[in-house]
Amino acid sequence: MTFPNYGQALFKPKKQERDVETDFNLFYFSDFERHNAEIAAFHLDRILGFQRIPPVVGRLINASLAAMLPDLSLAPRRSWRSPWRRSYSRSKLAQWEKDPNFCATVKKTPPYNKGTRLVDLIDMTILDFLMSNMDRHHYETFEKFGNDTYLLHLDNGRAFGRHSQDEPSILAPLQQCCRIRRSTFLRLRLLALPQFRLSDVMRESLSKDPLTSVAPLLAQPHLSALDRRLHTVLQTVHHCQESRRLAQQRNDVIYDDMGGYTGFDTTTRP
Ligand SMILES: Nc1ncnc2c1ncn2[C@@H]1O[C@H](COP(=O)(O)OP(=O)(O)OP(=O)(O)O)[C@@H](O)[C@H]1O
Ligand SMILES: [Mn+2]
Repeated sequence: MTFPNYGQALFKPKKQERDVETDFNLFYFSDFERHNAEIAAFHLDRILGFQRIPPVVGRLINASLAAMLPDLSLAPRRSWRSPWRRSYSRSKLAQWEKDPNFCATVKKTPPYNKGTRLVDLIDMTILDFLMSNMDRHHYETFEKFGNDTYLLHLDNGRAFGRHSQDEPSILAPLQQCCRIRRSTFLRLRLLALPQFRLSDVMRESLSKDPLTSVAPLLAQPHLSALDRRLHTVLQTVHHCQESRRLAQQRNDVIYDDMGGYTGFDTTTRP
């Protein structure tokens, strides 16, 4: 959408009511894009401390407007295929679904073999699991920064489709690689405490969107699902640490991106 002052925004209209749940039998690729999912994803990404989704706001026309990134001629972007992308065929499994050691291969493959790319991808996985987004076949980065950069979490319209069920396969990168940024882990633990409960922080954050005056951006069952899924993420990290400990393997589950900062206790009690 282009405005009279030449500003632009990415518009997604409202296509379904907020209390509609995606039919379990629907092939995920045919799911609707949801305007409230784009808004809620932006708030969740901020609450998780990632800040990797361009601002998205609701408007009284019942749609989401995403701040437009700089034009591609000014800031070219690179699109990357996710190693954990889903097979787009009902009968064929993807490599990561067949090979339990899939992550060992990814860890050796550029750009995942260096820097923070793998833990960045796992951050994105956690965001997607919490909001149950199965539509992350690709992600983008700004070309200018090469491989040493963050991932843009664009296109969240298929998130928040189901609240009564979780989709464990979205967490496969965390489960298979057993690695998580320490900053992410600490943030998740904070959001599991009663005084900072993720669903409460999300409700409060979303109440600042203009569309809240029409209806809450996320219905309560979707908010409750966030708390349940957060618990699953923390359990997954806990299992990773336990299995490393039992196998007496090097415990490299927590990727310390905080320079050994000791302000917090780093045990993994979920
Ligand atoms: N905030 C943004 N600013 C600029 N470009 C964007 C922004 N968000 C997404 N895009 C670009 O626009 C393209 C389409 O966006 P998006 O995927 O959200 O729409 P869509 O209708 O879901 O399309 P698709 O069916 O291809 O997934 C993306 O591939 C991305 O490169
Ligand atoms: Mn899309």
